Amino acid sequence: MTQQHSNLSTARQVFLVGLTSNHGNSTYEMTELANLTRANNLTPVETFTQKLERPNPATYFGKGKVEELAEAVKTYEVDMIVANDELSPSQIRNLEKATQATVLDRTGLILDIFAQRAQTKEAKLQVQLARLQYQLPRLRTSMSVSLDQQTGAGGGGFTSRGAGETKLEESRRRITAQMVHIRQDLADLTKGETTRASKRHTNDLPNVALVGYTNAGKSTLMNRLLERFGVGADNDESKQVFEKDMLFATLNTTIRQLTLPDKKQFLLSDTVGFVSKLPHNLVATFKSTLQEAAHADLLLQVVDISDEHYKEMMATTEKTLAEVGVSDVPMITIYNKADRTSLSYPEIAGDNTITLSAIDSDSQDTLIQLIKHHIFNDVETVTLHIPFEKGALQAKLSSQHTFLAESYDDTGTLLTLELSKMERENFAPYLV
Ligand SMILES: Nc1nc2c(ncn2[C@@H]2O[C@H](COP(=O)(O)OP(=O)(O)OP(=O)(O)O)[C@@H](O)[C@H]2O)c(=O)[nH]1
Ligand SMILES: [Mg+2]
Repeated sequence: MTQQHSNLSTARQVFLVGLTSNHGNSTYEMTELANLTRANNLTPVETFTQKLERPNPATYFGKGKVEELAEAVKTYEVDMIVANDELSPSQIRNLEKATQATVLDRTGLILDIFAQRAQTKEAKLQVQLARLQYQLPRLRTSMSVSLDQQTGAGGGGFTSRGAGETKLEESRRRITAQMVHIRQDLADLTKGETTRASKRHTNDLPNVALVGYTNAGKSTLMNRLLERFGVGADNDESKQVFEKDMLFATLNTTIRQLTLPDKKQFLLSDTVGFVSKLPHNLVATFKSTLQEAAHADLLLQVVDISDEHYKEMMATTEKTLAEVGVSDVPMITIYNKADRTSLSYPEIAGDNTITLSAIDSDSQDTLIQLIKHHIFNDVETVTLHIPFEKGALQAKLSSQHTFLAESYDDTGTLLTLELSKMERENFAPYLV
C-alpha cells in the first residue's frame, strides 16, 4: 500500500484528520502532520479534528465525524486521508470503506518519507525493514485494495477470496524471509560499524554530537564548522554533509574530525533529526544510528528558534533521546537561525545555552569557545614518560599538542604538556 503513495503526482490533495484531547498539543501535532504531508509531495487542503480521549477502536473518529468526513470527501473530490496517529489495520479498512478514500496513517507517512530520503546502504536497509514490519499485519488491507483495483470490484467480492488467502500466506512468508535477510545484512554492516566506533573511542578525541529536531540546522552547522576547521590529515574529513530545507534531509550518521587553530581536536557527528511520534519500528531499526549520541562527551541540541513551535520541538528531542537510551550526557542548547528573529546573536547565557546563526562566523567562533570550555575545561599540566619503542604514540601526541618541555632518560622521552581529564585517564600508564 505504501508504495502506491510514493508514486503519486505532486499535486495530490489530501485531508488531514486528528484527535484533540485535554492533554497533548494537538495544534502543534497537526502543523507537524501538514509539514510531513508536504514533505511527501501531498497537499493538505483541509483539517478535521475531533475531541476524543481515545480513538474509536473501529473507525478512529466517532460515527458522526466519519459521516461528515465521507460527505467532505465527495464534495471536495479528495481521495486520500492522512491520520495523525498510527491506525490499526481494521481502523484503516473501516475508515476506507466508510469514506471511499485511501487512508494513510502517520507511521505510513513517515516511512514513505524515510524511504524516499535513504541514501546509504544502511539507511536503505533500515527503512526497508521498518516498512516490512509495518506491512506484515496490514497485508490483508493492502491486498484487498490492490485486488479491488485490479478487478474493478467495489468491495473485494467472495470470488477472489480463496485465491487471496493463499496469496496472502505466500506474501507473509515472502516478507518474513525478506526480513530475516535484511536483519542479517544489517548485522554484517553493523559489525563494521562497531569496529569503527571502538576505533574512535581509542582515538581518545572528545566526541561531540549534534542532535535535534529535523530541519533545525544541524547539518548546516556541521558544514560551516567543517569549512573552517575540518582540516584533518585525511582529506575526507572536510567532506561536506547534505543540508537542505526539508524534513529528514539526513538519515545517517557522519563523523568528522575538527582541528582548532591551537591544535586541539575533537570529533563532531551529525545524525538523523527527530519528529514527534516517531514510529516505534523506525526507532528500533534506526537505534544504532540514533544512538551515536549515547557515546558522546557533549551533545549540541540544535533548536530552530525562529519556529513558533520550538519548545515542543525541544521536548520532542529530549523525549526521543530518552527513548533511545541517551541520558546523562552534558548538553549545550543552541538556539539557531537567530538571523530570522529579532534576537541579538551570538549570545551566551550561562554555561549551556547559546543563541546564534549557523551561517554567521562570529557565531561559529563563539560556539567553538563554548564547546572548548566544556570539553577541554579540565586540562592539567602533566609529564608523561613515553618509552622509546612507543615512537608512534609520541608522534601522535606531537600532532595534537604543544609540548611545554621535552627531555630524555635511558628508556624514553619525558614530555610536559596539557592533557584533559579523559586524556589523563587514557595515558595513565605513562604519567610520571
Ligand atoms: N536563516 C538561516 N537558515 C538556516 C540556519 N541554519 C540552517 N538553516 C537552513 O535550514 C534548513 C535546514 O538545514 P539543515 O542543516 O539541513 O537541517 P538539519 O537539522 O540537518 O535537518 P535534518 O537533516 O532534516 O534533520 C536549510 O535550508 C538551511 O539553509 C541559520 O542559522 N539561519
Ligand atoms: Mg541534516
